[in-house]
Amino acid sequence: MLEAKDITFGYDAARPLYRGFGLRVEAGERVALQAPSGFGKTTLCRILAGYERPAAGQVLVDGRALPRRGVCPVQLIQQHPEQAVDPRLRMRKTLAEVGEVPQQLLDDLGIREEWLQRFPHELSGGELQRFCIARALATRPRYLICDEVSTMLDAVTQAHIWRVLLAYAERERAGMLLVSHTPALTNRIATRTLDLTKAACR
Ligand SMILES: Nc1ncnc2c1ncn2[C@@H]1O[C@H](COP(=O)(O)OP(=O)(O)OP(=O)(O)O)[C@@H](O)[C@H]1O
Repeated sequence: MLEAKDITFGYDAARPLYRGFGLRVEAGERVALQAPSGFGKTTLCRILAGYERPAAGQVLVDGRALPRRGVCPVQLIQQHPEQAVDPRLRMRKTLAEVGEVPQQLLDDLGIREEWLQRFPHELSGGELQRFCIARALATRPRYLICDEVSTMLDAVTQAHIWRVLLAYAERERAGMLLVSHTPALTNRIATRTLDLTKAACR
């Protein structure tokens, strides 16, 4: 189980976004996180994946704190893939950050061999997002945090990416927390919805 326990966090300590907040995501569950713009959804995604350290509280996977080093069992896929990669690295090297990435995974995501030689700015947003997903899934995460991962993409790419993410979650019984402003998408994907405005005290 992925658990956020008694989380207090604020960019400005005097005005926390959440106080003593908690959530649980079971293996195999897909939880849609809902709240108005600016409430703190992306911030919570970052906390759950260990990118931000809460002022108080803990993020636990099966009762254990997230590792400070090495591969994290909670992988975040972000809305803006260009912010998730080193612009100075060719895509082959970006993928190599997590070791060997299975060819099958690259094929499933439709990543072309010729793209591996390119730099991030030489790819479209959808192509780059496929690399970010490949890099995340290659680590075989127990939990996936999908923060508006397909918002900027056309319908075909969006469907393709979600097919791969859902297939992974089902095959590995991975838990998922997703943020999306498209109700049709969350209705189709989520097994449960969490309203952050009701769950988080400010
Ligand atoms: N690095 C930062 N430093 C200071 N304030 C920040 C930082 N990142 C986000 N914020 C602020 O924290 C609040 C929550 O932001 P966050 O991006 O988590 O909201 P959100 O619910 O994901 O919004 P949206 O739906 O618009 O993407 C906002 O008021 C935002 O301006």
